[in-house]
Amino acid sequence: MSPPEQTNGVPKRAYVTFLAGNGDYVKGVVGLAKGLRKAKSAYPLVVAVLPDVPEEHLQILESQGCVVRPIEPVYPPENRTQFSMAYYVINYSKLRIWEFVEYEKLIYLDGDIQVFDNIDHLFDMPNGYFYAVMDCFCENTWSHSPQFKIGYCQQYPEKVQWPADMGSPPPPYFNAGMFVYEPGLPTYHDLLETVKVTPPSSFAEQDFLNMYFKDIYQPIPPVYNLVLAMLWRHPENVDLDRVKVVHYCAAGAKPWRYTGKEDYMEREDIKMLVKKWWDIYEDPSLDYNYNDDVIVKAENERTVKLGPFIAALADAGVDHQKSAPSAA
Ligand SMILES: O=c1ccn([C@@H]2O[C@H](COP(=O)(O)OP(=O)(O)O)[C@@H](O)[C@H]2O)c(=O)[nH]1
Ligand SMILES: OC[C@H]1O[C@H](O[C@@H]2[C@@H](O)[C@H](O)[C@@H](O)[C@H](O)[C@@H]2O)[C@H](O)[C@@H](O)[C@H]1O
Ligand SMILES: [Mn+2]
Repeated sequence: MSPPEQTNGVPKRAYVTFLAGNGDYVKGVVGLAKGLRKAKSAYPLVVAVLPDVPEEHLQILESQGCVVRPIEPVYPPENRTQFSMAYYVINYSKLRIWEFVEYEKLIYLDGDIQVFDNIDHLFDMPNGYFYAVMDCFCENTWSHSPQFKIGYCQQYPEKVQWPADMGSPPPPYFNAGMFVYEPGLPTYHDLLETVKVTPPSSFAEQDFLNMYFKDIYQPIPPVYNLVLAMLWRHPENVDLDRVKVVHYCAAGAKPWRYTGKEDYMEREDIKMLVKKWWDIYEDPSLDYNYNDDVIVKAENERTVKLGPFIAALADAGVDHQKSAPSAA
């Protein structure tokens, strides 16, 4: 794989997400592509797709301007581990994105994430680190962990002191739904070799990435990856007006299959965030090839194509053909 090609000296950057299966996560990725467009991101969205993603979904992604990159699965060693969610085993395949060395720096985003404000500035952070937002240990998904058992959470470490007889408190732990990283073949090959000898654990590749990058992990503010549980577990750490990225990872929160039935899903803030996601997903003007010309009937029944501004005038009943008074 060639080193990052310089486009007139500018290092290549992109957003990247991961798509597996023939189910409805493709809607999440389409929503993400449209959200990045609405946020006027300067960079493309690359989608790493497993072989089980159907051709029809690949075409949908390409029609939304995504760069589709087929990848092979990555499996953890055989083990009797109970993943927090059985399907997490496929999430190890995310590790293939370290092979995307045609880019110098990438921002990974889960398909159940939406970007509501431009975050391109994150690409300008110093190289050599792994940037991600700290996770929360308070959901039942963590009930297996010592942190959960003693009520300790890194989001509020003063609440329950880490007992001295349990050694040192866990190092900062990130949510792997969003991170800023630099691909590279040496790291990529070392990741794959290390997976082979690392016993799987509840949060699959998220646990693995936290272990692997613990020496260069740099926490970034939660506005860059709002793990929804923070809204009811640590509301004091969340200012929704400032949140730029929302991660719909709580049970029942995936907007494209939202029913409102699961715990916390009837909250007004959750309903507002799900609607915000749908508003983008259903907005035709955010489609990649949206043709914003408007066909209007001219007086003599000819149809003419107008740009959006002139179309707005037409909508407002202003006849653009009557020349405006000359500015001179
Ligand atoms: O059937 C699946 C499950 C997961 N994913 C991808 O893997 C990511 C991680 O899974 P998920 O977001 O469901 O985990 P959570 O953040 O909810 O724990 C998703 O966002 C998708 O990008 C997918 O494409 N198909
Ligand atoms: O495969 C493991 C997954 O682990 C993470 O999700 C979890 C984690 O955030 C917990 O802290 C929450 O309690 C839980 O709801 C949430 O699903 C990542 O979002 C996802 O991308 C992926 O790495
Ligand atoms: Mn997710």
